[in-house]
Formats: sequence, C-alpha cells, structure tokens
Amino acid sequence: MKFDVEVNNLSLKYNDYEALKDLSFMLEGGKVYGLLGRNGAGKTSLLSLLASFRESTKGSIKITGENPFENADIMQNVHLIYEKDYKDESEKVKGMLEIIERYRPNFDAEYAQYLVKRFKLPLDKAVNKLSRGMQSALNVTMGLASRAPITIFDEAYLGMDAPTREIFYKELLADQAERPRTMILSTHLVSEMDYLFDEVIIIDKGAFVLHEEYETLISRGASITGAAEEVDDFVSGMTQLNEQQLGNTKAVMVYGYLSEKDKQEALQRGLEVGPVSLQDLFIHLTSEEV
Ligand SMILES: Nc1ncnc2c1ncn2[C@@H]1O[C@H](COP(=O)(O)OP(=O)(O)OP(=O)(O)O)[C@@H](O)[C@H]1O
Repeated sequence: MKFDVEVNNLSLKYNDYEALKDLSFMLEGGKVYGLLGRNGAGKTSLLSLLASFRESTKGSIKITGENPFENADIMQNVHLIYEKDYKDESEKVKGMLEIIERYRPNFDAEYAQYLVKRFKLPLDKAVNKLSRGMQSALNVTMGLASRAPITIFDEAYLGMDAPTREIFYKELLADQAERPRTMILSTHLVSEMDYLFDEVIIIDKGAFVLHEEYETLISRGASITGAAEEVDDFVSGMTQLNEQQLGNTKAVMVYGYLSEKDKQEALQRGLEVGPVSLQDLFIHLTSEEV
C-alpha cells in the first residue's frame, strides 16, 4: 500500500503564537522529501503533527485518506525519529531494539543487527552511557530498521560525526532503493544532504514557500563563471544569489530560468554555465531581503 500524505490548510497555534499558517501540500508515497526552513520556521511543529504527537488548531492531515490522530492503525506505520534525551534511559542497546520491535510491525531485526555493526554500536551498553553520536546512530538504526511506510527524521543526525553521517546516508539510499517508503528528512545540513532528496519542501515563518522536485528546483538557477567584466555584464539585471572572485575570474549564482538562447550567448562570451546549489537557493528563498 502507498502511504500518501495530504495536508490541507494546516495551522498550529501555541497559545496565541501561530507556528504554522495554512499549509497545504501532498506527499506521494515512496519518495524522499527534504524539509527545509530556517530556525523557528516550524519544521518540528509540522513533523510532530504528521506523527500525531499533537493535534492541529485548524486544517487537516490525511494519511491514506484517513485522519491519523489517535488512529492506531495509521500511527504504527508512521515513525518520527528525533534527538531524544536519553539521560534516564538505562536500558541496553539490545533491549531498546527488542522494545521497538514490539511496536513496529515492519521492524527487521536482522537488518537492525547489520546497522548495529555498521555503526559499531555496543549491544550490551546502557543507552544513557553511549556518547551523543552513538545515541544518534542508535536512533537512526531504529528508524531505518522499523521500515515504517512513513519514516520521518527530524534532525536526528546532529550528534553524529561526518563519517558516521555518511554511513547513514549510504544505508538510507540503499534501503530506499530496495524498499521505497516515504521518508521526510528535516535538516540544516543542506549542502551535505541535498543529493538524497527526490523532492524539497521549504517553509518560512510557519508559511509554505514551495514544494518542488529537487531537479526542477535547482534548474531555477545557474552559476556563471568567467572573466569578471564579462560575467558582470551578462548577469546585470538578473537576481544574484552569491558571488565569488579569484583574481579576474568571477563566479556568480543567479536565480531565474536561463533559456537556451541565454546559455548560447554565455558560451559565445566564453562563460561557463553550471548548476546552482540547493543551499544557495534555500538561503535566497528564505532571506529577509526577498
Ligand atoms: N511548545 C511550544 N510552545 C510555544 N512555542 C513553541 C513551542 N514549540 C515551538 N514553539 C515556537 O514555534 C516556532 C516553530 O518552532 P519549531 O521548533 O517548529 O521550528 P523549527 O523549524 O523546527 O526550528 P529549528 O530549526 O530551530 O529546530 C518557534 O517560534 C518556536 O519558538
């Protein structure tokens, strides 16, 4: 079964503060979604609604057409993984995996053991005695091995060092290729994780900014590199995201569609046209000056 998610006019208030404002979007089952937003944009609030940790103030969420709130059949198929405080968790790693297996119908114990080895997790150590990075690795192990049709990682990788995060990304892609499910990854590590996303959702100050395929989104910009004067002349009048100069060579990132004619003109001027990064687009789309 495909676990589509439909969000309509979703709003959330904490007392008088409106953390989410009228969000609407649709997530087709089986894809990896990157959820981006600046600090306080409302990512955790949105994810906690999707996982039914709280109820919305207005609007609706439908998962496979049903309201997931207090709906056990749906909820066992939605797994939100976040940075938990494990300071009082004296259960051993092995015991934690056994507990999660009881609650997650698709949990794969063999795969969990494989991930434990990949992350070098000590099975007989109490969870509150693990380092922060190891606790994160245990979290993502539980998240991947639960194989929940909707798996949500809310910045669950922050404690891990770069090589460990790399293992996580590799294993996520490998498992997703074999058993596609809906993955939602919220992150500030945009330039590191962008290649994982099929689609990107950006929210800003609680409001919806965009939902687009990753490839389409990055085709909305270009980097122009070459002799500084030629570059300046070519990009004049375009929205510029960022520029770098080394000697007389300049690279400018521009936002906006470049036609084939524009690209040909750039080539004739001896300029190189390359892709723009999701990180630069994200900074531009959520900057105060837009
Ligand atoms: N329990 C709460 N009570 C009151 N306000 C809250 C509560 N939780 C979050 N907020 C506020 O709602 C807004 C959105 O917070 P949220 O944690 O969803 O953002 P975020 O995008 O996940 O941020 P970050 O990237 O910094 O983790 C913030 O202004 C925050 O202060």
